[in-house]
Amino acid sequence: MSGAPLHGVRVLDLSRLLPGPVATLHLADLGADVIKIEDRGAGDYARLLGDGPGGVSAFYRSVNRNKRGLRLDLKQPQGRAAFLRLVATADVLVESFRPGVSDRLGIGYQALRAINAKLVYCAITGYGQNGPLAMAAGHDLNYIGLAGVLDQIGVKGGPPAIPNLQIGDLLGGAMSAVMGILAALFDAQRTGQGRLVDVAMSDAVLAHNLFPLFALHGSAGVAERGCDVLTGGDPGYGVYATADGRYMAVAPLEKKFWDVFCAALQRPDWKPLHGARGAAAVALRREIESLFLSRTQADWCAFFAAIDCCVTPVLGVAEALEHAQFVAREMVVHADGVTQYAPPVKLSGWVFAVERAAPAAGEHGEEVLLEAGFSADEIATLRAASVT
Ligand SMILES: CC(C)(COP(=O)(O)OP(=O)(O)OC[C@H]1O[C@@H](n2cnc3c(N)ncnc32)[C@H](O)[C@@H]1OP(=O)(O)O)[C@@H](O)C(=O)NCCC(=O)NCCSC(=O)C(=O)O
Repeated sequence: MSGAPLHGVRVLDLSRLLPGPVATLHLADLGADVIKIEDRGAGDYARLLGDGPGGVSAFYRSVNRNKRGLRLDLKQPQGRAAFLRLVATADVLVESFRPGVSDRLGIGYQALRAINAKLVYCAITGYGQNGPLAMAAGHDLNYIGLAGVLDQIGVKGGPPAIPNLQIGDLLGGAMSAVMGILAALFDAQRTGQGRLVDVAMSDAVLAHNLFPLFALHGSAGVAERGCDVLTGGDPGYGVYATADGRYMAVAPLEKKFWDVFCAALQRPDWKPLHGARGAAAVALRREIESLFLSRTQADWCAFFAAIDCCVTPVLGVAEALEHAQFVAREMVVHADGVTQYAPPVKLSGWVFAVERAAPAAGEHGEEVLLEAGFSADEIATLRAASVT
């Protein structure tokens, strides 16, 4: 990958499911040499078998592109020994086991640090390495529920709504892991010392639950679900149905955009209602609702196309990929037989590419071990013992 910013960074990836593999996807896309290490049993490759070409799911193919694959049974002493040799060649290790699992395997941070002081060791968990829930199993819904985030999602009077985007796993877990890893890598270059990066998905979502957290100490307190300015309490920030059963995202939040919105709709009487609350907000919302129901989504898109007041369509997934904006940003990538998406950042001097299809489990085992200095005989011995 020419100009890839993480070229030369080697990552050993023991992580599974979603958060860790997406964190290492970002590192791999940015040019790091990510080696996905699966156990001999139901690794991600086997777990995520599915609907794509060759039976491997589009999910597995997208999330593991640009990585290499190695199988290693870490429960066998030879497997652990081989892994420790690889650690000596690595810059970063990512795992997403419960606390204590890697120590039981003999590959915990302290053990690896003794081999490679510069190693950045990132452990992604639901609740972190300490605290009463540290050992508990969990998924995204548990993390956002516990952190006070889920309680705020949904409409007034309704139950908490499950977001379709895994806020804890991806924005909390994967992105925080990337942040911690890059910070520790930067520091390791200066000091020669790596760090343990302890990412708890529940911490990460709690830390970003900013509006409710700030409101907690304000005079008004935390708003009821669906009633805060950005959760449905402000008619100038809401989702409105259209004549064809679609929706528009209407967000002229600031006064200047609200004024443009009102002028475009020829409703000067709405102008003084900017930021309306209570009964005035309810009445205004009803008026906006009935206005938006008078035209189709396509009509409203055409109407607002040249008006700069933060009104856009609510699109389906497939429609979003075809929207001129994302086409212009080259966010859609067709590779390895599936539709994929580009990384969330673009850096000058680097053009993202899918250089490698996602590996089959262990696909690059021999290549990776040879590079790390294993002889052909050693690799044959590991194979014979079903370690790799
Ligand atoms: C997801 C989990 C609940 C799954 O729990 P478990 O299936 O019980 O896995 P554990 O992590 O506890 O243990 C992993 C076991 O695999 C073994 N193991 C792992 N790698 C290897 C290799 N290479 N060789 C041999 N054995 C291995 C390891 O020794 C452990 O076995 P033993 O030593 O014998 O125990 C947990 O991993 C976890 O809490 N992880 C952190 C948070 C997380 O990732 N949450 C899911 C987010 S994704 C999500 O929300 C979603 O997809 O939905």
